[in-house]
Amino acid sequence: MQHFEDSIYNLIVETSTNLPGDVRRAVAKGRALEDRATRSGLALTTIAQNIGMAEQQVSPICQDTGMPTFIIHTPVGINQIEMKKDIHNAIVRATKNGKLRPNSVDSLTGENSGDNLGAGTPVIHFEQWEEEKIDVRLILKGGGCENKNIQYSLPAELEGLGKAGRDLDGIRKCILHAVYQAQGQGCSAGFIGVGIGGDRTTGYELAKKQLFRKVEDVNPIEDLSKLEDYIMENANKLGIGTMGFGGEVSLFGCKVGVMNRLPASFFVSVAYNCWAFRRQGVLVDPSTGNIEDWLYESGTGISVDDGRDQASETEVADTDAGEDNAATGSREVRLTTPISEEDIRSLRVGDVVILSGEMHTGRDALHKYLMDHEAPVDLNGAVIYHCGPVMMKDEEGWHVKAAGPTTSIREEPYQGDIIKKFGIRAVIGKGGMGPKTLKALQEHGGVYLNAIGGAAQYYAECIKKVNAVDFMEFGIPEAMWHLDVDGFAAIVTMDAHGNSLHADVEKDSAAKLTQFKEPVFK
Ligand SMILES: O=C(O)C[C@H](O)C(=O)O
Ligand code: SF4
Repeated sequence: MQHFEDSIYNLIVETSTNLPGDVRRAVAKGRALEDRATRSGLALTTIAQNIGMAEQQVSPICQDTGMPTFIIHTPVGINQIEMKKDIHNAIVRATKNGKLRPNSVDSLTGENSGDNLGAGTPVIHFEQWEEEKIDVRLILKGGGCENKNIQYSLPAELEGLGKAGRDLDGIRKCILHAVYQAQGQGCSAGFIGVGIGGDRTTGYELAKKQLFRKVEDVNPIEDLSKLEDYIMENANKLGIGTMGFGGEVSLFGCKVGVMNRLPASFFVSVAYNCWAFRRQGVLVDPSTGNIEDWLYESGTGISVDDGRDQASETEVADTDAGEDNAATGSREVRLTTPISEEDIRSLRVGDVVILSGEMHTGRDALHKYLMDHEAPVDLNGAVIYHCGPVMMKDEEGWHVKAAGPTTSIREEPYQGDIIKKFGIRAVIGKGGMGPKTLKALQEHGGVYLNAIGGAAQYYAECIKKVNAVDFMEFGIPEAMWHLDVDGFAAIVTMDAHGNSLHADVEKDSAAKLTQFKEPVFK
């Protein structure tokens, strides 16, 4: 299998950079349902643009290239140990070339292995089959959406939905609740895989396996096919919208699988995947290791456009160009760092801020550190970006390869204190933050800016220069990168006046969830 390593390398690159055809069509379908001038509509336009940029530049669609997970079927007699070595080599090469972010972190020491290898990374499931070819499937599922996976043990009492019993209707309630609880934090609109039955481990495995189904397939089990259709018809009524901005589209896909369970257990496991639904597969010739076929339709040539005419394109372009948006009542405000308290206090939820100047990345390790240490740079009036970029170094220095936001809520225990301690004026991330941060924004004079999750190429292009880096010992994603940006756009979703779009959308969707309380499948 001389060429197997190259084949796996090509599979990784394709998966990370080119969103498959069926996924693109689902995004396009969602776009068609959303008014373009709304926050969700504009976010979808950015997402569509990002998908095109990633393909063109052969760079990661999202900076979080996830936990590389392979499901492999081999003919009897193939040496799986050799295959594993080739996969590891391909992973290391893809990481070196900026197609994967170094994502394997020692859970006790926090050390990043730097090459995506380590205990439990990558995940490789082998199975034998009586076919002649090797079937290799790969999913790159990021950490933010992984955190929104959820497992229910039935019977249960579900918030807003009441009793969920051990039947199809109970399962229906779990799935709707799963979409609701994810809000925008897993970069909605998402795709969900559901596993009914099994134990806690195999239930989740089954849920993840559903993500390997094609978006447009039809479930062969009639009851489950009906359930999938029902969820697709109704989940959008929750009003969560793109990135949790509120809107018409909250779910792009739903696939449900079933397996037997123990008499005492009834698990419904839900794997939530963000819109950046990166999975591909190849059929490999076992004698040469060459790719014979791709298992999912390529995204190349498949438009993420919503089919609306050119005229409405121009309207959006005009909105982008800086006029105030009549549909959302928001303004567009250009700010340069460091930012004054007065400028920040003049912002309101819904305003679009276009930033220029220096910003500093900081995520989990940095926030913990800053609680009881000084910062290496002056953060007065500064902007902190919750971001773990993909970076590459050459003779000229560091280059940003992908740099979208990470889920901010993880910093909730620290953020308010850090804003006050260092005089920070704006925090950029995604998914919003909680009451502690909101209070600090109000007291100190700060805003939370929501960037579009997964739009890693779109934001990388706004970063003009890497000024410096601190804390490389935290690993590339966790280091504090000092970045010069120009035209970096994000939406104010929490302001200095106590307003939070996230709190509003969550409350509103909680109310909408109750409409699904009555039994549907009897
Ligand atoms: O780790 C990241 O960069 C992002 C993560 O996938 C997230 O969604 O929070
Ligand atoms: S940042 Fe968003 S798009 Fe990227 S992996 Fe996380 S959830 Fe997915």
